[in-house]
Amino acid sequence: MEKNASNVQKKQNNKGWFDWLYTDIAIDLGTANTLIYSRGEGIVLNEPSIVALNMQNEPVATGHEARLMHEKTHKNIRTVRPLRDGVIADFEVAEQMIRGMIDKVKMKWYSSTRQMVVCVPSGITEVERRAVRDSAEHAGAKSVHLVDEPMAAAIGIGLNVHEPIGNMIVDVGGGTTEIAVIALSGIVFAQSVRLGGDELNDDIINYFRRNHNLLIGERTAEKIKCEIGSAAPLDEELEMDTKGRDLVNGVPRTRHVTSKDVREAISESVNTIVESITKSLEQTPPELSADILDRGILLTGGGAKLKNLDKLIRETTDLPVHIAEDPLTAVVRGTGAILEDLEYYRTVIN
Ligand SMILES: Nc1ncnc2c1ncn2[C@@H]1O[C@H](COP(=O)(O)OP(=O)(O)OP(=O)(O)O)[C@@H](O)[C@H]1O
Repeated sequence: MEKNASNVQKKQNNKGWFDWLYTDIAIDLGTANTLIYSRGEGIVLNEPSIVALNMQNEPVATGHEARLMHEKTHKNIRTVRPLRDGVIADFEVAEQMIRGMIDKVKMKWYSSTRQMVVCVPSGITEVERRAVRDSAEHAGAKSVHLVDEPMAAAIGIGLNVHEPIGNMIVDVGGGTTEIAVIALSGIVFAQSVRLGGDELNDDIINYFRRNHNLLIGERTAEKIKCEIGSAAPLDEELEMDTKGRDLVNGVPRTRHVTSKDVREAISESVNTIVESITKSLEQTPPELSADILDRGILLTGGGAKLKNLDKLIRETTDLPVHIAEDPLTAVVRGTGAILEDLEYYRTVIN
């Protein structure tokens, strides 16, 4: 077990009065969700990565409140998701979002952010890294450290990343799927596929449009995916009713949908994720392959919750596949553990 898991608890109990003047935070700035870990506190925020702006482009809501407005706005308000495919697509709004989220978790009005650890997809360019760093600095951080998402996920699920043992992490997020083999505090091999849960939602929207002449929104697609979506056949198939707008006569309609329909809708994207994993296995050095054979593949990220995704990967690769405990928070827990002991983790941050 990673030594830091117990350290985090110990340090949480050791918060001195001086620390209240500052907020040191770790952020999992995700395409779908942003999570913040505060030093000595643990996870203090977990909200959708979305901002509602007025006509003057000033934020009127961030996170949960903005999500409630999404796809229900009028001409004076628009909602923006500033991240696409795991990277910042709209810098200005991203900064406003980070600032808004930090404001929500500040303990005291006068506290300022001293250290900030932010995780980023392993495949992003130097320019994209710079953009994240700049946004974090503009949002008030005095010192910014970046960590690759799969590394943070590995630490978050309690692996000792310093060991000379290979671990394969697959983090299926909203915008990206990160596949990485980690050993000796470094990423031996990484592939970042710009495809995640958002794409599956789009697949479901397109499926309804093509096959049922029904227009459904992003939130409805997400609900369908989470409730009855699956990567491989279920022991007991599921079904539900869904509402949308009939594309032929323009009126609201209810349609019945089964888990088999949804599986068909998302199958191409799911297969692309699984193929990327098999390709990554082919490129893993043999000694590390042996470790992966023993330890299996570790699934994290919200996409790991897609029913039977683990089963499909297991059947395709013939390897053990484990879903991390609470996969949606693995990355921020790891980023938080790094924040709690920057010295111990100095080799994994930059
Ligand atoms: N039960 C579920 N079944 C299927 N997908 C789910 C489930 N729960 C959450 N998800 C999906 O997980 C994704 C969000 O995961 P996560 O918060 O790890 O991503 P992120 O960190 O925001 O994205 P990225 O890492 O790509 O920037 C969303 O696409 C969401 O729809």
